[in-house]
Amino acid sequence: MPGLVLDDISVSFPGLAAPVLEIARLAITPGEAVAVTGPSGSGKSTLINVVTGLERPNRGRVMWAGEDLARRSEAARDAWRAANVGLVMQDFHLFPGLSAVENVLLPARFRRLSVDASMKARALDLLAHVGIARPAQSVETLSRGEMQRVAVARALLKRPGIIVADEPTASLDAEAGAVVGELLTELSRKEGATLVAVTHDDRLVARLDRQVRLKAGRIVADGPVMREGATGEGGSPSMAFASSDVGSGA
Ligand SMILES: Nc1ncnc2c1ncn2[C@@H]1O[C@H](COP(=O)(O)OP(=O)(O)OP(=O)(O)O)[C@@H](O)[C@H]1O
Repeated sequence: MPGLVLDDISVSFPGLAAPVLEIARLAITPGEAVAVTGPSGSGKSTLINVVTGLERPNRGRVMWAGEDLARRSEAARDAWRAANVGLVMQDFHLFPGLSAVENVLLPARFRRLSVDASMKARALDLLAHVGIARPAQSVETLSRGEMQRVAVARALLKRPGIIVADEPTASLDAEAGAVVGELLTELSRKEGATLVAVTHDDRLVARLDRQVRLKAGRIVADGPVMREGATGEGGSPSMAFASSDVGSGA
């Protein structure tokens, strides 16, 4: 479970007057579960792209366990991501025509062509854990909540040290979203993975350790999520929201 330090990060795109992401410093400790929140266009996906190595910042360091991801080539970042990051996306990214268990095993097949019996057993264990009773069922016949549970199992297959989730509950109804949020956080903790989740879902935020809020590409609030009252019916989670890390840091 690696920790992350972002140091003096800036991401700009041609034609835009201001950088879409500017972070002086953000440190995430190994095993921490962090919610990234903020309005549309505030830079959440850009941040996720930077921390997973999909995007290289124009400036700054992306230190995972002391190694700067931003210095690596695209191929090296892709290899690092495949080995270290489990991804859960809003729209599942499952392959229709394949069963639930084949979808869980697919990234492993992409990487090494053959899948051994222990990996198959782990895939089936994970599917059982997330409540998929029929692992041979075609994914396109699953409910949306079940689809996302398959995606959670897939993200965990290789025991990644880092789980990154981009709006994992946004396309689910409240009940399915609650189940997925619980499984995602519980399994990440159980496996000892560091979890970074972009979300607008208060109930998911309430399950995490810390909330980092972005606005116009900058961190405007960063603090622990208070567990007390977080599971109350109908209410928003209560949060201790320190305004640390605020400012340009220039
Ligand atoms: N490749 C790109 N080229 C130009 N502008 C981009 C590019 N990618 C992102 N942007 C801009 O960067 C800003 C931040 O985008 P980003 O997708 O990170 O925001 P977000 O907080 O994830 O938004 P949402 O919640 O709507 O998904 C937006 O103004 C967006 O238009």
